[in-house]
Amino acid sequence: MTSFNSSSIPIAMTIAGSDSGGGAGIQADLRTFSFHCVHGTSVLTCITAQNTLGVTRVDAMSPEAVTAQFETVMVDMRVGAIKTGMLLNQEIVKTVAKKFVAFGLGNVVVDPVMVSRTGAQLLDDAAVKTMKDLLIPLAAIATPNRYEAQILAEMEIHTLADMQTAAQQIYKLGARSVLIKGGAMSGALKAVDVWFDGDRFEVLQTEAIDTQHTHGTGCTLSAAIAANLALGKPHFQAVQEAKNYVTEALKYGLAIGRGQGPVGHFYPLL
Ligand SMILES: Nc1ncnc2c1ncn2[C@@H]1O[C@H](COP(=O)(O)OP(=O)(O)OP(=O)(O)O)[C@@H](O)[C@H]1O
Ligand SMILES: Cc1ncc(CO)c(N)n1
Repeated sequence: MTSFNSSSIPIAMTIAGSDSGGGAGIQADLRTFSFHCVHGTSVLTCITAQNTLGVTRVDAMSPEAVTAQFETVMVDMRVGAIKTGMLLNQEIVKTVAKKFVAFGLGNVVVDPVMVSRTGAQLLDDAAVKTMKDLLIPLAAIATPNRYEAQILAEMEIHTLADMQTAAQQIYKLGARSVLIKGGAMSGALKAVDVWFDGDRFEVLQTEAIDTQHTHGTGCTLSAAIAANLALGKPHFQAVQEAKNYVTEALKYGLAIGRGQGPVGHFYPLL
């Protein structure tokens, strides 16, 4: 029997929650890694009972379980990039930040998940300050959506100029670059994201897709960025290509369930 020489296959990790409906969280991240031909590893922080209509229950993993998953993978495999998603509580945010420091990790995408599109709280109030103080400063790229950026930057966001100011504010928290996602903006800004790396602003604009099947767009974007970093792409190129991937996947949104369906991660096969 021959075995595929896979020693050069890049490896990425997602540290996030499970979405039982399969649209967001770990499930979206692993599908996104596979699309990019990157081997996906996962550290589960919590289990959500969730479908296209919303979240009905959340069970947390213990910080010890998070640590064990992380360390067991890290001591064995060369993980090229990591994304964080739903971290749920202060203890888990602290645990993850501590491990990033201990392992000296640089290629980290922090998606500061706080609330779902359906309005469910995905991060405890107490954890927001810890996220700001401990985790955002470790991010190579932080990817807040409009509402998360408002909380992190302590300002309202209505215009492109507001998105740019918020990106500057979040950059000041210590992230090496910031991408503010525009999916929750209104009108012409719906498909516009703003990037800032301390030096330059970039405005990323793709066509706005008219669909209600947007569940997991944010998870998919940050996972695609991490996959591209694991593939060795420069940061801004990683972001640009990830945004294009989400746009294509949105064109093939899956009308499954009675609410907001997931994006079509495997669109070329449909
Ligand atoms: N209707 C749309 N058309 C095109 N691009 C979109 C649309 N909605 C969201 N996007 C893009 O999807 C990406 C994720 O942005 P969004 O603001 O939806 O993140 P999010 O709120 O974190 O997502 P989630 O629903 O997973 O919580 C961004 O690049 C954004 O521009
Ligand atoms: C598990 C999980 N992570 C992230 C999000 C944000 O979309 C969600 N709805 N569920």
